[in-house]
Amino acid sequence: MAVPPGAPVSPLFSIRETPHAGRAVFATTSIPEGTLLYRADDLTLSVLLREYRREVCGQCFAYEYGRDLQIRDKIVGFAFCSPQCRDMWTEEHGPVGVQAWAAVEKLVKGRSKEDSELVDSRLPRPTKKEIKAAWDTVAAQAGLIRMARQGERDANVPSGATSTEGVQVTKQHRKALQKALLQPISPDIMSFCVSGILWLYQKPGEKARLLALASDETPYHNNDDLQAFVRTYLHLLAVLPLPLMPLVTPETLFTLSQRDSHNSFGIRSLEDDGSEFFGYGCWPAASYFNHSCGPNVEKRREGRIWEFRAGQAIDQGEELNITYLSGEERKLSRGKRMLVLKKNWGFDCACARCEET
Ligand SMILES: C[S@@+](CC[C@H](N)C(=O)[O-])C[C@H]1O[C@@H](n2cnc3c(N)ncnc32)[C@H](O)[C@@H]1O
Repeated sequence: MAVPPGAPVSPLFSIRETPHAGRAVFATTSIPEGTLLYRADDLTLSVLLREYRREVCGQCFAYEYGRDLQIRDKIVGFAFCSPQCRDMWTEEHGPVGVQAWAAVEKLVKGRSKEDSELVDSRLPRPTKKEIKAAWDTVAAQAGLIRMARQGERDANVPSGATSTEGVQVTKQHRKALQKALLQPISPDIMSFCVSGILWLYQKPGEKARLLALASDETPYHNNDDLQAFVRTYLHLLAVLPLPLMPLVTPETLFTLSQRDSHNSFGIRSLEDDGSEFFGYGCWPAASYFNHSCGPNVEKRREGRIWEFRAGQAIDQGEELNITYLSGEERKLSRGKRMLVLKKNWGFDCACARCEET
């Protein structure tokens, strides 16, 4: 098969279709234990959970056992482990990115944390039809907000009405915007959306890397999750800088969730078996390794890079697998592992270890 855009390329392995688990990575030669297989440095979107924002570096995800980091930028709401990381973050985000995070921080600050802490896995996932209906419900309000924002282009907004491309910006438009801002805020969902939108804005040519990834038709955990995304859409329409507006669409946000659902990696503490969960991110090149409950590849995060090494000697033709389970989850029984994988990743594990037992 042709190499999908963004897929890892190496003399040690190639990507092939499998009968039941989509595409996977296969050794093209025998590989000694410990061999470095790949380094994925192509972080696209990432979320640093709000509760860790003071302790984890916004650029390299460094963590000092819960101590607050020295360098805090209260305007954008991130902390950094060094001036270099802060400068790199600022450069990578550019003026529009900095403006976007500042707008979000201003909105979130002072509001209570409204992200739901626990996802009740017994609640059903919204169907494709329900997802479409939820986005359709806010289409009219979104149109009004968009128009209100267009009016901002006119520097001298008179108190009555502003003309934007032949349409009058009225009280009704501004009211729609104010109403959206009063809705409950989900800071972590907002971070997810902003991070994805900024990545698409800064690297439009790389969208294909994201689109090539395995996609989830029903990516929302439950109806509350879906509603939080829909509200976040309106919040972002109301506050993001104008150059980003063309990317603030239900299509963009849905595409980001679809790819995130089956591909994001947790960003965890590097010591203590990764017990602290700081957030998550999507590295397309890292997303072609399938899961096994008895993996032959070990993955390790070094800053913003994922390293993959052969955890044992691997024969030519063998599938290269990592584990999608966290430290504690790996010790579970087959049945419980199956449930975790189904709940978090949506698949029935077909790995050799599960098939054997
Ligand atoms: C990160 S992607 C891995 C690459 C993917 N197979 C593809 O074609 O893009 C994760 C998805 O691969 C599939 N997958 C990975 N490991 C699997 C396994 N052990 N059993 C069944 N499906 C698996 C599931 O559909 C899962 O949501």
